[in-house]
Amino acid sequence: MDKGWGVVIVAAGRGTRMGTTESKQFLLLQDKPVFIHTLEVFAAMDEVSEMVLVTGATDVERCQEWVKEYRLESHVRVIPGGKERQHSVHEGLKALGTDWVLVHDGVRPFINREQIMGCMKAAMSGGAAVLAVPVKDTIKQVNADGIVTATPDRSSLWSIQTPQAFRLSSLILAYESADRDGFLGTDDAMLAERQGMSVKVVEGSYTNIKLTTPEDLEYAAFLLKGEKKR
Ligand SMILES: Nc1ccn([C@@H]2O[C@H](COP(=O)(O)OP(=O)(O)OP(=O)(O)O)[C@@H](O)[C@H]2O)c(=O)n1
Ligand SMILES: C[C@](O)(CO)[C@H](O)COP(=O)(O)O
Repeated sequence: MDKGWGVVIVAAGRGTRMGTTESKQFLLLQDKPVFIHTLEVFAAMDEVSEMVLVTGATDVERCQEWVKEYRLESHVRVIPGGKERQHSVHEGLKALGTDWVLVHDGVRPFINREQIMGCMKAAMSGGAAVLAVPVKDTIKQVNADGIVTATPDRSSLWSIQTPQAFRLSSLILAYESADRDGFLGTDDAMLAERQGMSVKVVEGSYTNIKLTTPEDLEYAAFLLKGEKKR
């Protein structure tokens, strides 16, 4: 029997680049914590059978409270994460019992059902998929002295987002291998790629931003206002 889709939402970071006292995943957007906006999108999907929220060890309790407050407790389990994003994702993967998994940043609240479905479908036909958008700027490689060393062809460059979708057993093997080799990646697909897996890029949306630095909060407030009007 197909055990369906599980989701790992990672929200165990400190948000150093955001620079706020409160971690960015707990900041309020229209009176609701950022990570709750994110959880609600996945919780509304019948295709999702399990969901794990990975947060800081000292934040587990208050996240459970929030999850209850927003009536998500039948959808979400809250577990503690690790030092780096990769460690947090790994904890989430181990907690799932599904055939497939979507990994998503808790601080990407503007994801929507259509994009998630696109990613799931591509993974089911090819094994692994990530959402992404073509880069708009010219990208340059620059050395330690601030001198340009290369200008890669922009037509092949994509800015990678989440969700990222995989067969759960394959991604767990990739995570175990990275662990053994002491390899630390900046996304989940990197770990799959080093196992030789083919990862399909699915075009997403420029509004699926990751809240990273303070100006992202202003843009997020602007985007939310637009959503309410629709
Ligand atoms: N040990 C960590 C580090 C990051 N994350 C999560 O991974 C996502 C993307 O990471 P990033 O934007 O880098 O978040 P932070 O690590 O919190 O930010 P910073 O690098 O600025 O400290 C976030 O949802 C973050 O909470 C996590 O679950 N566990
Ligand atoms: C996974 C990710 O969202 C892809 O853009 C990203 O790598 C998360 O963390 P980062 O620290 O901003 O690289």
